[in-house]
This record gives sequence, structure tokens and C-alpha cells, in this order.
Amino acid sequence: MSSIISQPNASTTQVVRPARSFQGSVTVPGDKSISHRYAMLAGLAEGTTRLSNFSTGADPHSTLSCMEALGAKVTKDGTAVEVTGTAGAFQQPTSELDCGNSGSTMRMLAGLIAPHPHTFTMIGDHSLTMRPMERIRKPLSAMGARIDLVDGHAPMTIHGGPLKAIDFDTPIPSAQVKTAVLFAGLQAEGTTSLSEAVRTRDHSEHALKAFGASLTRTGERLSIAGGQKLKAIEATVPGDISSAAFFLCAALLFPDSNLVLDSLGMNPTRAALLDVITTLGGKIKVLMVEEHNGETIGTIQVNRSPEGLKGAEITGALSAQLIDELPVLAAIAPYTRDGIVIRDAKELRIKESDRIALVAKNLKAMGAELTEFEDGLIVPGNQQLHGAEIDSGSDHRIAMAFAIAALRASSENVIHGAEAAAISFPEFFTFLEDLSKR
Ligand SMILES: O=C(O)C1=C[C@@H](OP(=O)(O)O)[C@@H](O)[C@H](O)C1
Ligand SMILES: C=C(OP(=O)(O)O)C(=O)O
Repeated sequence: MSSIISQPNASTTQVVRPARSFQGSVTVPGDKSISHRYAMLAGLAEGTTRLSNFSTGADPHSTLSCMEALGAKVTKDGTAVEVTGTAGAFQQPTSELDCGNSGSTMRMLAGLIAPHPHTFTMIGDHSLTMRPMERIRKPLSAMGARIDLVDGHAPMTIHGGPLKAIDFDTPIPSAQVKTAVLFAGLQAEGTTSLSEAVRTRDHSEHALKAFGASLTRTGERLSIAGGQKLKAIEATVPGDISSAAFFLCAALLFPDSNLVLDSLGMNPTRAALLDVITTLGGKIKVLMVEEHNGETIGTIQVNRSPEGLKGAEITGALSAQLIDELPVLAAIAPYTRDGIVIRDAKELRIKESDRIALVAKNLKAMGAELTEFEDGLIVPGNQQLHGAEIDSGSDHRIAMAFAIAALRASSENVIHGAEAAAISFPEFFTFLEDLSKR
């Protein structure tokens, strides 16, 4: 057995100079959320699943390693990934399941493995070890799993075995918690039903159906019968809209910008950003749209309207739907006319970092004024930012959000901990350089 905390990479810095425009055409890597789900369900299914455009981010590769430890066979050829599943019978791993930096891996996998009669220990890096896990222990314990945590946190030991269905109302807006319950429900005795306070991303629902499971929705209640078997699939992972978000926001910063994004995931439960961009004063043209395995994929073109950027208020359910895009929206808020209000987003404080605190710290370092709240920020508009030393807090979304804010600053910014971008988007700084016109 190795250490109870997995080790991060060494810190690197990245200098980002101001740009005068943002133009080009880009295909962002495969969606992180969908890659996790396909990898997990493929590992449980019977047969060989063939995935193309699998995420290049480190997090879904942590999931693939866990699937191998559970007995699945994984082969990788660039972004093509094949997973030969265990036909419903995970093996007892010989070491800990290392989830790295990935909350999705730890929480969703917990639901998938809890019905199996083994003992699993899940570990993660320093950041993941700080994140709350009680939220999945609660429903999984109600189903009969015995789960040990250390003060509500990883390392997490699951003493797996047969589970019973539950009726569950998710108290927090979390697609990871919903998924853990659905994955456990799929393998439990009886029919599990669940309702969400706020409707979160529905990739698990689509993925379960793609792998052959049946799942019903009556109003806000989802139901899944236990004892269903999964069959391998062939699928292409749509481009990650949460990665595209950085470039979409960059395109808003310059009057003559022009950005085309193709093979982009535009699942309605993930695409609220496109509405906010329109509200802010972006112009989005949908050039093509199609559906694969329940997921919407399209090509879009983005420009800025000649009137420039207005402002936006992001509150209530919208904050939950935009949770991963909020750091970059806050980071460009000073360059809008009316500013951006973000409230009802206290979940941001318990992501890879305290994203509210780090956004506030880095915006202030760049010379911005703002007001910080427990559940969000108010960032006034019409502020010119200057260069600064940016602290990513080893958080991929903070590193990338401030690289975008840097494009309109009056002088260069130095992003510390820039390597964190590789958690979801290793190509980010290369693509940024290609698209930024100087
Ligand atoms: O289900 C998913 O793939 C995710 C759900 C969200 O987390 P929560 O479920 O904690 O809100 C999100 O922040 C994360 O990046 C990915
Ligand atoms: C919160 C995130 O991911 P996870 O919860 O999987 O670590 C994220 O990608 O922003």
C-alpha cells in the first residue's frame, strides 16, 4: 500500500501577455464529465467499449486507472480508448484506487463499486482530501454500504456488498451525488428513485441509457430499477463546453474577435453559458447541431456585438448549472460595462480550491475592486486591470480563468501553478497562444 495522499506535479509558471484580438477555429478536447461516465460504465459492462475523442485531461485518466485496478482492460491510442469491461464483477483491487485531483472519480465511482463484495480504499491528492465526501456516504449508507471516512474526507474505505434501493432527495445541487446514487441503484435490489432540488447535468442519465439500462423520469423524480446489466458501446465524446468556456469568454473581450468551435458538447443542461454570453453581448451563431447517444454536439461561431459587453446576474439554479464556468465569468467581469453578480454559488468554496476566495484574491492583485460574499461575488464593470502574480492554488479552472483575464490587462501576468490546467485541458496554453492575436 502506498501513501494515503497522491502526489501532485511540480509547479510551473506561465507568462500571459495582453492581446489585441482573439480569432480562429478550435476543437476542444472531449468532455471530462462524459469521459468519466463512459469509462466507468464501460468498466462495469460486458464487452469492449470503443471511445473516440476521450478527454485528454488528467482526471478522466485517473478514472481509467481505477477501472484497470478494478479488473477492466484499458488500451489507449491517442484519444481513442478501448475498455473491456468486467461484465458486472469488479475484482478486489490490490492497492488503493487513486482518484488524483478528481472529485468526480471519487464520488461517482463510490456508487459504482459499493454494491461489489470487496473492500475498496479510495485516495486523492491534497486538494481532493480536503473535499466533502459525507454527501455520498449518506445515501450509500442508507442503501446498506459501510463507508469509512476521516472526518468526512478521503481516504474513503468502502466495505462493499449487496445494496437495497432507496428514495432519495438530493439536498445539494450535485450531479456527482446524483450519479453515485444512480450507479448504486442500477445494481441494488429494488427500484431507486431520486429527485434533485436543482436539475443538474444529465450525462449519467444519457450514458446509462446508451449502455442499455432503462431509467425513467416522472416530473422531477428519476427512477432506476436494480439488477440491470450493461452492454459495451461505441461512442464519440463531444468537446468539453467547460473548456471551451475560456475561449468563449476570451472572444467577448475584443471588438473584432471571431471564434469557431466545432464538435462541441451542447447538452442543454451544460449550455447555460451560451445564454449568459448572449446576455453579455456576445453573438452566437449555431452552424451545425446533431445528437449522439442523447448528447447534443454542434459547431458554433462567436463574435462580440458592436455595442460591447453589458453585464449579467447569475443566481439561483443558473449558478448550479454554470458552476464550472463561474471563475472565468468573474475573471472577465471587470471588462464588462455593468459588471457581473454571482450569488447562490457557495459550492464554489469546496471545489479543487476555494474558488470564490482565489478569484477575489487574483482579481484584487490585478487591481480590481469587488465585494466577496459567502456564496459569491459582485464584480463591478468598467475597470482596467494590470499585470500581477497570479496564484492558481493548483486549481485548473483558476489558472485558465486568469490567463483569459490577462489578455485584456495593461501588462503581462505571471500565472503560478499553470500546470494545473492539465487536470481538464492540457492543450490550453498552446491553443491560447494560437488564438490570441498580438
Ligand atoms: O458530474 C460532473 O461531472 C461534475 C459535476 C460538478 O460537481 P458537483 O457534482 O460537485 O456539483 C462539477 O463541478 C464537476 O466539474 C463535474
Ligand atoms: C470541480 C471540478 O471537478 P471535480 O469535482 O471532478 O474535481 C471541476 O472540474 O471544476
